Amino acid sequence: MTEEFHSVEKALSEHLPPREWQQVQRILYGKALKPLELGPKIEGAAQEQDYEVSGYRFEAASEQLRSPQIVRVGLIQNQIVLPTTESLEKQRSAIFHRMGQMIDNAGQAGVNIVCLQEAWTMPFAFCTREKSPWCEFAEDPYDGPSTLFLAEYAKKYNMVIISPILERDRNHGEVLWNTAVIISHTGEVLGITRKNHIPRVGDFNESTYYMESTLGHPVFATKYGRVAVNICYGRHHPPNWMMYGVNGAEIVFNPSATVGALSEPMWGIEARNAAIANSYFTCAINRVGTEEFPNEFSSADGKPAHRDFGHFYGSSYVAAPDGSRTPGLSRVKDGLLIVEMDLNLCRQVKDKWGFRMTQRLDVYAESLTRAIQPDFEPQIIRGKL
Ligand SMILES: NC(=O)NCCC(=O)O
Repeated sequence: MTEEFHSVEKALSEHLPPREWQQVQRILYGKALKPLELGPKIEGAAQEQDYEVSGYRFEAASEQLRSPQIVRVGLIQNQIVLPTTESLEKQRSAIFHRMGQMIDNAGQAGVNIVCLQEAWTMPFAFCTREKSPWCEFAEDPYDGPSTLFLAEYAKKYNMVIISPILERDRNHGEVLWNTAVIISHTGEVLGITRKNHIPRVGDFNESTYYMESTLGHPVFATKYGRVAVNICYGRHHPPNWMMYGVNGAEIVFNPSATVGALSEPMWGIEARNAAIANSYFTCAINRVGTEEFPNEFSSADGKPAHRDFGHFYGSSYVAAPDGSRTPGLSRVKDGLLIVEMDLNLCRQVKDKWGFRMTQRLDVYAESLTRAIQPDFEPQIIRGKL
């Protein structure tokens, strides 16, 4: 039943009278966004290839001394294409083909930065705890098949591509990491960043496969702005978001893979709150569909063994530093969300709200330094009970 529920926005717009819907939108989504006209070619290609495409525009006030810094970002959410029982080669090629179609359309629509979902080259097989065959999807971030594939699109469209993959680290004992590769508009790899927080919840058995990043919170100065990537579960950790802001990010992408039963009520809050708290844009991307695996696995909760993770609910969206946000893409369908944003909004919101000025990093740095000492005692003042 929930699998067929398209989106909160569709349900509200269909069932509320227009005047109420307008007020609900104002309160739930912030400042009304203008639609981005994508034109019949882009919309036609999406329809023909059976995915949703939608476009929105975040505007900023005009300034006297700075020109607008307009950037178009594209978020892609997708299902795996073939069953997980097919050969790895076929599964991967089919996903590459699908991404090629969607990135082509994004390129035609003038997108400057595109971000794919977490571990986009493969099914999200980490629920199974099986090493074979799934670890075979891991690849070198500099010259592995997905980077070589995407580099061509980056060059063709002068586009930065953020490619979250399962990495095989050839310089450090061939260990695995959960990594995002930042491919510059020239097709070269600008750098990599890795997942900082590895889940140990539900069937997200990722700690069986890879460890927490040791790379910190890098921000990449691209042709189109300063970008960072907070991979999936890192969105539950406000200090993780904060550090990308401290390092100067203007857009933070959150490529994810998460399921309805676990996290759906949190989804619309976390990346949006991060945009507000850190005065940058956030782009939350979730995969779609239900992926079934050949062998049963258990969740160690006394319930029957099963073959799937549950439903990945899509709902990708973009949030702005002023708290406004786009509607989400569908919960059930592949989608391309194209958003034009003026990065000048970041500084304008900093000046208005002063969240950076009032942040008190010094106080937290000192308190946290104390909190991690073995002899730390929480600062609790106890009254008579
Ligand atoms: N991929 C991933 O880290 N998922 C964990 C579950 C969640 O964060 O909602």
